[in-house]
Amino acid sequence: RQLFEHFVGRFLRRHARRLAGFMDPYLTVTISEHCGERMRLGDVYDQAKAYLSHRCARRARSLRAERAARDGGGGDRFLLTMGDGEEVYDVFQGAIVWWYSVSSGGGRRYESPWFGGGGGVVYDDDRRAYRLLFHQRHRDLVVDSYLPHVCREGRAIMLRNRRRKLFTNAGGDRYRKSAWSYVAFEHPSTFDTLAMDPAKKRDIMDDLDAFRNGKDYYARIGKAWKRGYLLHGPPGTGKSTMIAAMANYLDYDIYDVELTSVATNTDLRRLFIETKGKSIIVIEDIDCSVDLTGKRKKRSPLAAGAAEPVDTTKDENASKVTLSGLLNVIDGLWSACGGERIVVFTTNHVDKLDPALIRRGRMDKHIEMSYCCFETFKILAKNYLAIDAHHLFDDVRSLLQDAKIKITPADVAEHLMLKCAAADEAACLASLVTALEKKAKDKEKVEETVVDG
Ligand SMILES: Nc1ncnc2c1ncn2[C@@H]1O[C@H](COP(=O)(O)OP(=O)(O)OP(=O)(O)O)[C@@H](O)[C@H]1O
Ligand SMILES: [Mg+2]
Repeated sequence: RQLFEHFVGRFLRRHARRLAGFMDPYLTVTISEHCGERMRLGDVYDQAKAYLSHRCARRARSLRAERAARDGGGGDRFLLTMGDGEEVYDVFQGAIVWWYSVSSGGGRRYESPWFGGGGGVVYDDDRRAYRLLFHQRHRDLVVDSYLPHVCREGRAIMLRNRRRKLFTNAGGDRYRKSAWSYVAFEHPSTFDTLAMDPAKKRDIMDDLDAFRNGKDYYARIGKAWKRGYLLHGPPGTGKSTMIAAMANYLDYDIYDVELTSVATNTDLRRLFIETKGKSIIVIEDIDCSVDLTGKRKKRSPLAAGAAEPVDTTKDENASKVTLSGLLNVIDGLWSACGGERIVVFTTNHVDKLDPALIRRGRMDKHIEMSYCCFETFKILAKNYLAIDAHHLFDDVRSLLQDAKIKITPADVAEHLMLKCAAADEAACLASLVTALEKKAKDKEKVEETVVDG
């Protein structure tokens, strides 16, 4: 009886499925929230979710509310998506398809320790999925056209709604799944508020536009879609401010790489692989991060002729990232992963850098951020005091242009800031002129000493 049940049961099940195929001509495709392959399908789930919330959520009766990403988590706008068990239909090129929101309902909860994940927020570990149902005669249409259309539209909606992020690799530990953690990127700097020579600024903006729109061009010339910028100049001349302005202009995320927290070249490669497209990867103060002088290995103390053996134990936690490791990730075979990325290095001492690091192709555009000129001052005056002209402008012009006094935009900005309610533009400008005159006197004194000497 057991054998009979086994064989007959199997026979019936197999044929019942076939029979159902004849009688039920509908097919389903499931898109899960989580999947094994490094979350690749997870991207499709997010895109489908964005698409459905935009196109079909109005037809659903039960909805899930999420904080709209643009509002930075603190706003009062909501994004409504389909609730569990909900069903909506969509029409594509005359074909009707149905979407179902399903949940495995495991309901496991855990605390997220990473601030990137929400800082101690309790997460619900339900497995969610969207199930797409369609008639089998639309199979080719759905697979070849409809699903790519959903992904494309979803991606565009996500880009429009996304909250930009500032990622950091610092302060992590080895239990973390991702090498990066993030906070919302909210720097207000723009190219309008950035004070620099207008022609130079226009040139940079054109360069960024050409990069952003250059996907086909880069493919045609056989180059990875990435571009390197080297920002160099004295402290307080606006290098970090420029990076924020670039990110705001392009609507990109920022990955701020803290090289001293990267243990090895392999970790550095992993960091770069985990960055996404439409992002700016920044390494600030590249000359002082780690020893990138070009020596791959330190000479042994004995070979160097040292009398005393050097204690190397204290160096154990130091970063072992080498110049060649860095060169490989920014311009090697791995650099093409992800696409549409800008790499920015900043330094106060461009002459200290290895020429291999900053050659064209790695750092394609070198931008010098310099001391304040009169044009720069006028932009700062417009930003800080909302004025285009003032009788003290002539004094500032003669000190900056004729006497060639060096002052950083950061110092000028400090003088122009209204620090109390009683302060007005005349007081700010007078304070700046006094500071410039003092610098002029100091400069004269130094020149006299040199002549006397
Ligand atoms: N070109 C500029 N335009 C507008 N504001 C500027 C500019 N340069 C400096 N500032 C102001 O000065 C402050 C310091 O500038 P920033 O941090 O960009 O300098 P930096 O060049 O990155 O300096 P460091 O080399 O020390 O990192 C900023 O907060 C900004 O308000
Ligand atoms: Mg800086």
